[in-house]
Amino acid sequence: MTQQFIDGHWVGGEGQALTSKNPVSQATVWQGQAATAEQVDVAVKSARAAFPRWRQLGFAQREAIVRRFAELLNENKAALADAIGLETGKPRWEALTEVQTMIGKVDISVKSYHERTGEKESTMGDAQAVLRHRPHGVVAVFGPYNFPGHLPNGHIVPALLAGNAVLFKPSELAPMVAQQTVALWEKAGLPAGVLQLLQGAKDTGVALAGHAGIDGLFFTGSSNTGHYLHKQFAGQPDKILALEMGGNNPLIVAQVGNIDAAVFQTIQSAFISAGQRCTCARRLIVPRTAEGDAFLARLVDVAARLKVGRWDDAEAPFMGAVISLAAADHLLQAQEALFARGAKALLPMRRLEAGTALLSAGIIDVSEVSDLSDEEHFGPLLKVQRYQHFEEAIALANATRYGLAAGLLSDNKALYEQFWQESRAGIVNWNKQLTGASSAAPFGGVGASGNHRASAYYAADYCSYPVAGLETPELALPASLPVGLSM
Ligand SMILES: NC(=O)C1=CN([C@@H]2O[C@H](COP(=O)(O)OP(=O)(O)OC[C@H]3O[C@@H](n4cnc5c(N)ncnc54)[C@H](O)[C@@H]3O)[C@@H](O)[C@H]2O)C=CC1
Ligand SMILES: O=C(O)CCC(=O)N[C@@H](CCC(=O)O)C(=O)O
Repeated sequence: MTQQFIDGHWVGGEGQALTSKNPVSQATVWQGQAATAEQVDVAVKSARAAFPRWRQLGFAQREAIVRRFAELLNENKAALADAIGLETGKPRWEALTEVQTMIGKVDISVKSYHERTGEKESTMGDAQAVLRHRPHGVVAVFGPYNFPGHLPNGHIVPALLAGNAVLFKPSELAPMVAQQTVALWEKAGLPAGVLQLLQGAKDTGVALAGHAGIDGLFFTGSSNTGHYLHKQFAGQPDKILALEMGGNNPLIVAQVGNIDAAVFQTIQSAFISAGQRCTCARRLIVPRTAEGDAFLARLVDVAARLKVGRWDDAEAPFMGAVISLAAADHLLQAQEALFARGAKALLPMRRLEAGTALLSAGIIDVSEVSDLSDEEHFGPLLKVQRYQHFEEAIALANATRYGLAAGLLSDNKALYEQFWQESRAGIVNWNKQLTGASSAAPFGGVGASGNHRASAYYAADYCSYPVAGLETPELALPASLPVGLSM
């Protein structure tokens, strides 16, 4: 069994058994064993040894290898998309867009490396003021399951370009995608030890995050895990921690003329990827008016007809299954708990086939739930909150500890200006879906959604540190000496 990539070799894990299953058929797609703390230790030491050579190689040579990886992704697009579809249940069309986004990440990261962390020089008196950036050293990357290729890639590509050695701990729910991706990195010619793959669940993550030999950790995942890591890193100001976490994202509807357009943007916000995007709209804030009723009726009508299916169905579905039976059970239980506390079903989320993680789109009105918990339900469940006045809508939107994405659907520009001023989120959209954030823009949230280390275009910022200097080749006395100093 060769699922770990340690020190340039594919080796078996020596820890707990790990299995990854297709979320619909429940067929095993990957089997292996987790990396133990001892294997993590070997990998960290190997990365430490590899780091100085990788840093000294220079940007141009690192860029050439990263660009070769992009070529290999392109050549293996169909195979990697199939792995994503098979392992996560994501429809093939969407898995292909994920691989395309991974390819696009390379150009964007090269541009951002130069723009955000490039070199600058200016004359300062008889010397040159210089600004350069240096890599941190050895960094860990933890990935989530919802974009098992693209999201870890969003940390790995800029980290490698900047000259770091990387230890990648993928989601235990998508080990096959990680393995195939790292095999392409190996083929691209990365020197041994520069990128290592440590498969495993929480125990492997704990061992890696707590290892004294790492200089930082770049995390994309749930807010709970991110908060846990933040506590674990407390008191270590020498280490860099970048946290991209979840959200409880609000989408307000106010004064819309084109109801179908508003319904389209809402569907794209709430149900794309079966609701498994951190940017998905979780709460839909709708006026208590006849216009609000008409909008909701149309939304329910369209959502009820969304095609849900297997990743490789000949007639492509809009959305696939959620990641696992456990995730589907959890979502259905969460919906039941909300019904028990007064939520009303507008379109109840249902399991479409027994024994599978295929869920239909759900829309429930939670306006009368008194102590609505501020929880991210990571699936196709949209909660509706009705409001009387726009101020109330903004207050509802901001009533969350998270702050990832927020949006307004409205024809009224003044309302948007007010919303933009008062909303608290790292992504604020007007008449556009909340999902599908651009890799060419910074990506991150405030509050419980992140720790002010935005990713995507700004990922370069956390992959290196600035070094400012004053330099001159000539060691000479200044033209005039300071007052009180004679030589
Ligand atoms: N803001 C963002 O950019 C994004 C955030 N997410 C969030 O990710 C979540 C879904 O992904 P999941 O895979 O469920 O996240 P998760 O937090 O369960 O897992 C993420 C990674 O952390 C590891 N891990 C879990 N517990 C750990 C611990 N105690 N110590 C060390 N490592 C640990 C996991 O094995 C995995 O590799 C959602 O909450 C979603 O909102 C997902 C995509 C993007
Ligand atoms: O990371 C990037 O390059 C851009 C941000 C991005 O891809 N966002 C996607 C994924 C959201 C998620 O991670 O769940 C989006 O906004 O749809």
